[in-house]
This record gives sequence, structure tokens and C-alpha cells, in this order.
Amino acid sequence: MEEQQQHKRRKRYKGTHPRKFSEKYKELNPEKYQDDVKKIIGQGKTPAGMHISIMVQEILDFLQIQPGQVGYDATLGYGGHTRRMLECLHGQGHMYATDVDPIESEKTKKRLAELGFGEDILTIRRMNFSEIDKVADEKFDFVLADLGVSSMQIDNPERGFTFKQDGPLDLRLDPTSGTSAAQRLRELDEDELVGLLVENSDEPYAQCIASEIMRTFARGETIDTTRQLYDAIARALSFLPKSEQKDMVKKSCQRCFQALRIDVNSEFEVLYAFLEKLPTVLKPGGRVAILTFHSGEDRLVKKAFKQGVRDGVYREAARDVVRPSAQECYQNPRAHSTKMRWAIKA
Ligand SMILES: C[S@@+](CC[C@H](N)C(=O)[O-])C[C@H]1O[C@@H](n2cnc3c(N)ncnc32)[C@H](O)[C@@H]1O
Repeated sequence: MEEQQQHKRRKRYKGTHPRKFSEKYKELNPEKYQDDVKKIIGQGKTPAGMHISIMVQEILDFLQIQPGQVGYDATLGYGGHTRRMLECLHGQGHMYATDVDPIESEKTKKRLAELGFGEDILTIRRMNFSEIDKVADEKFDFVLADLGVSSMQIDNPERGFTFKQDGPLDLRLDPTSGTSAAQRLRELDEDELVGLLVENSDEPYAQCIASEIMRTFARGETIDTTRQLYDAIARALSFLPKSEQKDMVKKSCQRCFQALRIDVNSEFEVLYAFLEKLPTVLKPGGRVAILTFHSGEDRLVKKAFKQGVRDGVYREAARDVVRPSAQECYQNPRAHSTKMRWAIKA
């Protein structure tokens, strides 16, 4: 009898085109694999362990940073903006930077120290920017806030910010405190959930989505992962014509994830507190630039700056938003929704 040859499937080598976040070891070590990282950025993508800073030149042009000044970056993230602002100080002056994220802040602190920006010139605090009045004992010549989430947070499925990969439905910027999005969903009733989706993200299908989420819980099923929430949203929108469904589900997912993120991180409340205290920490003539990523944030900033000019707190404020160039949006699609506003203290 002929010996049967058993076909053995060759094990797929995952190093060349990894799909999973955890396998992207080159992107997660940008200092070590600089050439690979440059190639990825050149393709208009953000490497997994990195964040590409947005509107850097527009921000620097406006802030007009001089050696010897004192500055504050409210949203450290990957430290890209902080680094560029520090370079403008030419070793004289000081910068403070805050972030609530304990995971990424530590890595950024180490990375910036290795680049020569140690504690003599940069103080990094793990703090919410709503406590802007407690960051330093001195006032600032310039302040930057680049709101929202970093690419590192979005891309890491363990953090639960993306529906593109499965992970725990968390969405907290600081996963060590507060309530996860999964827990929040269990706490809300249907009307509260509709309100959250409409107020935070103008979700047009808020009622159908909230009803489907409640039905899911009533069946005894859970929504503890990003995939489970995606599936519930897809079921809620299954009445739409097949040709539109995929696109509509994606857009609703983006809005619903954003709405939940705003809620679990109290994003409007902390931004409001930041804007209210901001004039008290700026020196006369001090400059502030804020990057926002959705209309709710932009409305708050616009209103605060306008009111500040009316009250004589600010000498001047941006009349219109400043947008990233078409070239920047092409090179970094995450810049598309960015709006920058600025103000100068009286
Ligand atoms: C868009 S990223 C900043 C990226 C940074 N400008 C850079 O160039 O790498 C926003 C960062 O702000 C942080 N953040 C968001 N809300 C915050 C808050 N209320 N207080 C402090 N940090 C906050 C996030 O954790 C995230 O790291």
C-alpha cells in the first residue's frame, strides 16, 4: 500500500506583515527600527507605537516661543509637540507637561529624557488638565492643548478605543481609575443612553442603537468587548439597505465609541474647567493654542475665547478656526477633523 503523504501546512511567518498590534514589534520600537518607521509614515500611516503630531508648524508660528520662557503642554501624549516646543527654548526656560495616561506618559518621559530633555527643563506630571492651576507655581508664556486621544491609545486593542480589533470595552484614558465603558453601558437606562449618544456625538440612530443594547442585556447577553458593541450596533442598523449598511455601521460605531469615550472621561467637564482657569495661569501677553477633534469640543473653546475677549480677559482670539493643510491631511489622515483655535491674554 502506498504510504499516504501527510500534507503539513507551513507555519506563517508573522514578522513581515503583522496584522495584530502585539506583533508589530518594529513599529512598537520606533527608536530601534527608524527606517521601517519612516517607510510606514511615508505611506500615510501612523506606526503602531507612535503618534504623529498635528499642525506643528502652525502652532509654533502662533506661540512664538522665545528662549527663557515658561510653557505648558496640557496633553503630553507621545511628546511630539512638547519636544518641538522645548527645542524653541534652546536650553533656557522651562516646560511643564501633563497627561492622565499612566501607560504612555512613562514611556514618553523616558524617550524625552534620552533626547536630552530631562527634569532640568521639563517637568512631567500625571494630572488631569482640569487642574491647570495646580501644575506649576509660576505663570505661563505659552500653553498648548491637543485634545482627545493619541494614536498609541487608539491602536492598542487592550485599551478598548477601537472597534476595528477586539478588546475589552474600556475607553478610559486612565484605566486605573473611574468606570469603564462596559460598566457605564450596564448602568444606563435606555433614555439616558439615547441622551448620551445624541449629546456627545449627534448619533442619528441613537434610539435604535440604545433599544438594541437594552434588548441584548434583556436576553442575558453581555457587551463587554469592542466587538460585542460593534455587533449590537450592526444588529440595530440591519434595517438599512444592504448597500449602505457597512458604511453606516462604521460611521455609527465611530460616533458611539466617541460618545462613550467622552462620557467615561468626563471630557466636556474637564475641558470646561480647563478653559475657565486658563486665563488665571497665563502671563499678560501669554499665548494659548487648542486643537479640537469634534464639534462639541470646538464649540466650548470658541465660546470661552469669545467671552474672554468680550470680558477683556483676552486681548485677541482666533475669529476662524485654523485647519491643517491638504498636504498634512493626505500624509496623516488622522489630521482631517482637526481645528485649531488660539487666544492671547490681555
Ligand atoms: C492627541 S494626544 C496628544 C499628542 C501630543 N500632542 C503629541 O504630539 O504626541 C492627547 C493626549 O492627551 C491626554 N489627555 C486627554 N485628556 C486629558 C486630560 N483631561 N488631562 C490630561 N491629559 C489628557 C491623552 O491621554 C492623550 O495622551
